[in-house]
Amino acid sequence: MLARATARFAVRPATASIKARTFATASRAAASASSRRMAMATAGVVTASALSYAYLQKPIAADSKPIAGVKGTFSERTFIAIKPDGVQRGLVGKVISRFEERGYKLVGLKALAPSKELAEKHYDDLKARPFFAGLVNYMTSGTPVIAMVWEGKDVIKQGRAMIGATNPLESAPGTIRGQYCISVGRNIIHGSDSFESAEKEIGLWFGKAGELVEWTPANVDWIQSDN
Ligand SMILES: Nc1ncnc2c1ncn2[C@@H]1O[C@H](COP(=O)(O)OP(=O)(O)OP(=O)(O)O)[C@@H](O)[C@H]1O
Repeated sequence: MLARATARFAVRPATASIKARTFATASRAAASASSRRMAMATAGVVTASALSYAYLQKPIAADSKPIAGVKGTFSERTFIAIKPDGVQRGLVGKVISRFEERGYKLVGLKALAPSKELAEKHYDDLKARPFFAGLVNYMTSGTPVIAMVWEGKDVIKQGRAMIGATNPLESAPGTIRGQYCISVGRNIIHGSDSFESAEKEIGLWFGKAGELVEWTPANVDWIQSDN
């Protein structure tokens, strides 16, 4: 895609000079001025494009950074998973939009049908609860889970607030669970509840090197600033 875009910009000066020649009969001086203006405009387009592509051309594996970023900074990260019921109900795009529109940055994303071992490790702290076996069955139904890592200021706490209470009937209207579900056993989404949980869960679901990507959104200055 980048190659095609570059080619498109490369032919613009030629197109500009053909257009300038077409209008030269009216006034050679006017055509020359017009040609100069078009050349300048073309140079502007190429420069602007080169600037925005600079963000896209340098993906950096984010593994050198602490896995959950640095707590309390713009690099803080959380683990968010759309559970199988959220996937079956076609709510993936809506959930992703909420985080994107809030200004958070997606640095990891994959669909996977988790193994029993992964689901049990993820919910390890609940293994004594009566609903544990049902919870693991639900998570390992074969329908994928959409596993994500989101990054940004206070993303762990804000992510939980956006998700709403564990029991959707107690979730505030407008939260994800408050808007899309009515049952604690089918509450469509998970979010890390602390920095320590984020570290554990990102490591569990995105533990292989190169699975997270560090990148800079082109609109970063319009989203992040303490002025
Ligand atoms: N009483 C219950 N009956 C059935 N399932 C439950 C019950 N309580 C919790 N669960 C399931 O176990 C998951 C984990 O429970 P937990 O208490 O850790 O809540 P949570 O942190 O809000 O949820 P999650 O960890 O999925 O984000 C819940 O999201 C829900 O799917």
